[in-house]
Amino acid sequence: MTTNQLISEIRKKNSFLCVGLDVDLEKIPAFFLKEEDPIFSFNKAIIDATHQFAVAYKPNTAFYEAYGIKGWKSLEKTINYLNENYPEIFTIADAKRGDIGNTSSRYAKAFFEDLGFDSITVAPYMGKDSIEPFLAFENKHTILLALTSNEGAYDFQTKKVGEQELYKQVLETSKQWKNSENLMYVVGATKAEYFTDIRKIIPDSFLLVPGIGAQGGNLRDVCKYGLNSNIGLLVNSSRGIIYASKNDDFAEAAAGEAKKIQFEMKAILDGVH
Ligand SMILES: O=C(O)c1cc(=O)[nH]c(=O)n1[C@@H]1O[C@H](COP(=O)(O)O)[C@@H](O)[C@H]1O
Repeated sequence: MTTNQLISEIRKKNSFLCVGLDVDLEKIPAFFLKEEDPIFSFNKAIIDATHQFAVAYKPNTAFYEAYGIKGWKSLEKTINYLNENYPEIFTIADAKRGDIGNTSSRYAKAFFEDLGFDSITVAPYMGKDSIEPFLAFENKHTILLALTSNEGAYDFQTKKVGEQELYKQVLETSKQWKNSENLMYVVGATKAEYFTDIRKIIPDSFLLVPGIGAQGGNLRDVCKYGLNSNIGLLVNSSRGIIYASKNDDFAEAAAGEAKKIQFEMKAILDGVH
């Protein structure tokens, strides 16, 4: 998917919501456990119930890898279901990969070609040659961890190396990589006070913003400092949406939660534009 297609979908739906598909068999309604593929059946129900309020879905691969080959099959069925039924939806493989170039090119092939995701999250620690193999794919997007939502972000990311904080160096340096127009960045919703500085370095890039909902980040603060003229944000909630109810009404509850966020997003967009 091109960035322009993503922007036009955001404008059409008045939503920049990403639903995180972080499925845990201990948290989904018990009746799914009798099904042949409980994870896929749950995802299908969540996607069908929430798709009109969301522009992106983000399965975190950890939740699939945890169940071995069965989990990987559920992931494959989920991405195929999205691509076949909702091709306008932007898909994110939250895999946080990155390795020497030769290996990264295999990761890129696995997620972009074999599974057919629009994007993947990657870690910047190994530098340019570990990321450029992902960037080489046309109309695919590489989402670099910049300033993450967790406490550990303060261990390295906000520390100064020389004159500048490490996360700022990640932003500045990555802009010089080949095909850097295919980059997006992860910035945690719990770090809203950093968005102004981040936007000075990357005014036009899309930011994937996890951390609202279960982690306590605030949508309005994120938007106040993070929105740009193309909106430029994808705000993710996983547990807050998919586990809105543990009962038979789980899909309606998820839709209700997604709708609530989308409604707030529309109000924010109406106020800005
Ligand atoms: O890359 C991510 O998506 C990510 C980066 C980050 O800084 N913080 C973060 O929470 N995430 C992911 O975003 C999702 C957040 O889930 P909830 O806290 O349940 O909404 C999980 O899949 C995390 O792995």
